[in-house]
Amino acid sequence: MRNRSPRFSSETRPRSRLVAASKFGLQYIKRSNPHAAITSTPNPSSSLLSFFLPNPHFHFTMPAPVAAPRTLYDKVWDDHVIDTKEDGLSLIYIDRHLVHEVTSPQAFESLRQAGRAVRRPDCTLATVDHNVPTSSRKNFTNVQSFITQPDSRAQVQALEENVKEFGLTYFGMTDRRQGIVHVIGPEEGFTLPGITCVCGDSHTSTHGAFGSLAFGIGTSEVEHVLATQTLLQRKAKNMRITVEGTLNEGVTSKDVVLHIIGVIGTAGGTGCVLEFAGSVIRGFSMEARMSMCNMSIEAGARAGMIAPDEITFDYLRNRPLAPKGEEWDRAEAYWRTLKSDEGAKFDVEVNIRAEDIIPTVTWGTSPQDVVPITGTVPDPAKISDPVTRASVERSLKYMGLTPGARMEDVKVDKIFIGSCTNSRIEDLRSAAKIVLAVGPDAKVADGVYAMIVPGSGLIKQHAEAEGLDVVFKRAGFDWREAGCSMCLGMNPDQLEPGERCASTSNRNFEGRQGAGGRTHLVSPAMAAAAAMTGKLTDVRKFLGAEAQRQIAAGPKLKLASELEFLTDPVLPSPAPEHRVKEEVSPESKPLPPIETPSSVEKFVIVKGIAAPLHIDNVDTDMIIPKQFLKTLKRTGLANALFFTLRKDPRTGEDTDFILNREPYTQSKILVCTGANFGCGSSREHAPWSLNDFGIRCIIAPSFADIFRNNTMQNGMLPVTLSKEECKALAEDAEAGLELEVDLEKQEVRRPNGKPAIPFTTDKFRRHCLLNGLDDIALTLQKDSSIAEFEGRRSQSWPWLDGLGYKGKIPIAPLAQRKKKMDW
Ligand SMILES: CC(C)[C@H](C(=O)O)[C@@H](O)C(=O)O
Ligand code: SF4
Repeated sequence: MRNRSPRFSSETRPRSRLVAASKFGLQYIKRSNPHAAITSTPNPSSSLLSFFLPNPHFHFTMPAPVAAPRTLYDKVWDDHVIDTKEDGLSLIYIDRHLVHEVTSPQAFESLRQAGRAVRRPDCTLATVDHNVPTSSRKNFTNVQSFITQPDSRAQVQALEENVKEFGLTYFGMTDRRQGIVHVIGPEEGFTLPGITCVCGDSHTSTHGAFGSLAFGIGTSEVEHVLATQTLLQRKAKNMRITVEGTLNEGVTSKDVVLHIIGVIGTAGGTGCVLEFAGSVIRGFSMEARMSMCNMSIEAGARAGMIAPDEITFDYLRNRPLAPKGEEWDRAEAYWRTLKSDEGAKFDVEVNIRAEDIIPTVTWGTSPQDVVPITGTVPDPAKISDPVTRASVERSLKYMGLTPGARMEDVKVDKIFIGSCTNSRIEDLRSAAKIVLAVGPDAKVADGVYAMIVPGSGLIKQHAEAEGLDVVFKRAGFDWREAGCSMCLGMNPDQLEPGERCASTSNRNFEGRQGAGGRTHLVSPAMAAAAAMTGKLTDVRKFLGAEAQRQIAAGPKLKLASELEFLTDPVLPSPAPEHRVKEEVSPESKPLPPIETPSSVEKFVIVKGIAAPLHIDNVDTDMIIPKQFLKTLKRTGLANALFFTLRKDPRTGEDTDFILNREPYTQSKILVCTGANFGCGSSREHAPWSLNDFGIRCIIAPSFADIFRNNTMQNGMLPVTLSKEECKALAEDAEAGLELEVDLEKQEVRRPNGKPAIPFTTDKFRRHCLLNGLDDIALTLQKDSSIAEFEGRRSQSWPWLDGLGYKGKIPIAPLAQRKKKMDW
């Protein structure tokens, strides 16, 4: 059992905690720290102007803009609403779609089966990142011979075939622009302020650094976006995190975001879009802002945003896919309006004092388990709550740490500098600076293996032009090719069981970097410091006058501009080879019935054995570890479910985990007493594996946003009940008694005549589940509204059409386009 409420050693506990519940159901916040005051204010309501479609279940209203003053999120949201259903569910337009090899194969396969095309290839960009080996590509001839792991190879090859078939722009392994999907989007200027941006990946939040609304989606939603360029979304709450003051020496944006997650917890932002504000954020570079927004997902938020400003515009100007000339001026004028208005209401406000932050490191297996580097490992004996205590004990056992030990005494085996959080040029410069500060003969500590994985091929070339690679290689670092690498180890870069790593990535979950591997999250400078000493180290030891002297005496590095490397001609998306079903335009033929049956299984009543689970923050890495993500199918994942809990890593034998015991091997329902179920990665493989095992309904006190969506896309029902109700149902489950979940009546019926427990579900989702309806079929009913929106969009924001290096892809006038959309 483990509990993931924020926990800290007495010395190191941030002086602010979340305690009270707001009327929005968020666990907030009364702080003892006067500098971390948190307020909770209601969102301004707005009236909806309705119009009705013939079908009673698909009522839409006109977009419902929030009355001024509005937040940045309100503005971007309002600008993308195509329609809003009367219960608040909106169809929003998606400007940018990034695609990678892990979460897209099943989506393309379904498009193929339905005979559907990709609606906006010009707004879609694909690359390979998770599976690619980071070994030298000097002798690369083709994927077939280069990627030796068959399932990794199959995913990369599947994407290569899909981009050809569907006519998508693709940065493959021979393209120097290939890299981590969240690095290449901004690098190319594909990511722009004011856009909506999605990807089948939870760290899509990164792109919010540009003032865009960017969030991760599951594979079913990837398919939805490919087919319709839209998503059905409910507006999230507004949460602002303001960081004011002066940062201490050695503190980077990574330390700031780790500190924030320590303060608000990994569920702190659930149901919210975060806006990062304050003088500290304003002073950050785009790279630093991206690291912050990247980890919004670790704070539980749907997205993180930062208002665009001169720093944003300077970063974007002259990027290959950014608007040029007059169009740039027009775009910039619009972008300048993208900031929260004076007096705009936030549902939740968090204030952080910059002076409270010192270089930060994680000690446990959740990103909220943070401690200043000067701190000690927490002592569970001092924790009164039994669940929290057990949880800390479990983490410490996994991490091999002794309570009270100084963080600075913790020895490391490996260093990983990379990932979509910290693999950009500035990150590499800051790590190199630490190496140089040690002196001309600096070497990685004995017995330590340190790897550097630039975020993209262009960053690698850029760093090489500045001489950073020489600094690293001379000190004994391994200088690799671009990819996700040991952030999650879907390629061969992994930790061995028991190995300890200082890592610049974003997740320290059990087994994340390799089964049994132990991860400490740190900034690039802290990772470099740990590489040089062989222990977690306070980076401030490598700053100061002596460090400056060493750096000045070291090799002269030249500062190069990214623009020198952004010179590849980008062509319009290639012509698709895909055969599309003959469809007739809505003008010439009445629409097919809205209630088009689909392959989604209906959910009406599910009765059966329920398995109890007493774990907080069940993450999707825990539900299904990375090695099972390399599939091209949605099925066959029953054995992968909770794999590391169900299998003994040494013997491979079944453990006594609940789902291995009778009668729970037959479970149809999972009752979790811990909050924030399904947090972390957007992998839809998590609900697929639950479904395959036979579990159709999960009951928990709260769910992570993406996971909740993903379950309902698969005909499964997430039921949110209070902790007490979950505990009561878990007791029934522990007694081996059956529960009955009735979606029609919205109640969970209990055995032995105990009163049923009522629950509520989103009206629209309930209707879809009861009838087995599929979102895409429903959205396609709105084709003419989507096309109209596209027409308005072309007029207002022409820079969003086309991939545009050599002039735009010609976008036909609306009437012709409708025809073209119907292929
Ligand atoms: C593979 C992908 C679904 C996943 C994510 O969503 O985050 C991965 O990038 C991760 O970091 O775990
Ligand atoms: S978090 Fe890691 S695995 Fe996920 S996209 Fe970023 S680099 Fe890749």
